[in-house]
Amino acid sequence: MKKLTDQILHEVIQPRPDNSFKGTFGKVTLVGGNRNFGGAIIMASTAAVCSGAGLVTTCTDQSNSGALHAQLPEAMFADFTDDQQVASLVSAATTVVVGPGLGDDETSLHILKNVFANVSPAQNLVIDGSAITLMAREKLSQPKANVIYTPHEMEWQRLSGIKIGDQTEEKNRAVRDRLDATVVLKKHHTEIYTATTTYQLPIGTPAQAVGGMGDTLAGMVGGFTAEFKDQGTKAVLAAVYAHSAIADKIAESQYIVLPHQISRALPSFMKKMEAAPQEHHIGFLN
Ligand SMILES: NC(=O)C1=CN([C@@H]2O[C@H](COP(=O)(O)OP(=O)(O)OC[C@H]3O[C@@H](n4cnc5c(N)ncnc54)[C@H](OP(=O)(O)O)[C@@H]3O)[C@@H](O)[C@H]2O)[C@@H](O)CC1
Ligand SMILES: Nc1ncnc2c1ncn2[C@@H]1O[C@H](COP(=O)(O)OP(=O)(O)O)[C@@H](O)[C@H]1O
Ligand SMILES: [Mg+2]
Repeated sequence: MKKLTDQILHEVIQPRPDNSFKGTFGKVTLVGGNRNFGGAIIMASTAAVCSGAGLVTTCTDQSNSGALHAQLPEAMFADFTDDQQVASLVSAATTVVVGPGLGDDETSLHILKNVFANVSPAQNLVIDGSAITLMAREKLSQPKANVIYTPHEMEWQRLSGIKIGDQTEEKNRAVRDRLDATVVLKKHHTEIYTATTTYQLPIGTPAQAVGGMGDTLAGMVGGFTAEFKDQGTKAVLAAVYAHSAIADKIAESQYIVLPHQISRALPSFMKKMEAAPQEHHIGFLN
């Protein structure tokens, strides 16, 4: 297993070109947050916005729209039961994030099927939380897209059929190969299975063991894969590394880390990590 280092941040987080606009940095559509789990999709959306995605739209239960706008005016809202609107927002996205707080009832399943029916192969699709549980329970086929799963160990057990105690690198990789997807297996020292390599995250803290921490990671993976779309899987690795690097820093002075604190720290953290700008050679001296 290859250990991730902070080098991945400097590789992926590039200075923004002067000649750019919000469209340059990708569109993220997030789908989730039923009446009970609105916080999950708001945390994921906050992470996507704070990662620097150009445009973020949140498809959620109508009852969450006021809280979403109050917390995060940068995000747009759509009702996740409006199939046509969700279909067009999914089709237009660089990255779709589905699952945080989606729930696992009939409505949740209907919404998930609508998302899967409208993604295309060139798009990134982050499948998290309830969407993983529903896929496993309902034996849904994985849609054709660049799929990134972000399961915790129980969600991975449901999806892969591998019991938590038996989740070895070899067994996990065999399932990854069958799925042909990137798998971010979240735990203390998260493992990331890409097409070619298994990475281990050597940082992170039990101060992160609070509800909403994974929802925040899903939103960051969404934001990074949209903003740094040319970097492919490296954008996923950078999001995973940044999430825990920020948490470690906050945990120096706090007993626990609140998920939204990671998101709020992202803009200044990313500024510190951005790669040095290319030197401009000025020709008038020679
Ligand atoms: N504020 C909000 O709106 C929030 C909304 N949320 C949303 O809730 C939805 C359900 O997600 P979920 O993760 O809470 O529940 P589920 O998938 O049933 O898994 C829990 C079961 O698995 C077991 N378990 C064993 N190992 C484990 C491990 N390593 N990591 C985690 N669990 C492990 C565990 O064992 P136990 O803790 O009981 O010992 C328990 O039996 C999802 O959409 C999510 O986005 C949450 O994000 C919270 C904040
Ligand atoms: N002991 C720990 N050490 C490091 N990271 C942890 C620890 N416990 C949990 N985490 C991190 O917290 C997140 C939990 O994800 P998840 O269980 O999906 O949370 P939620 O669904 O409540 O948002 C993952 O990123 C995981 O790696
Ligand atoms: Mg989760």
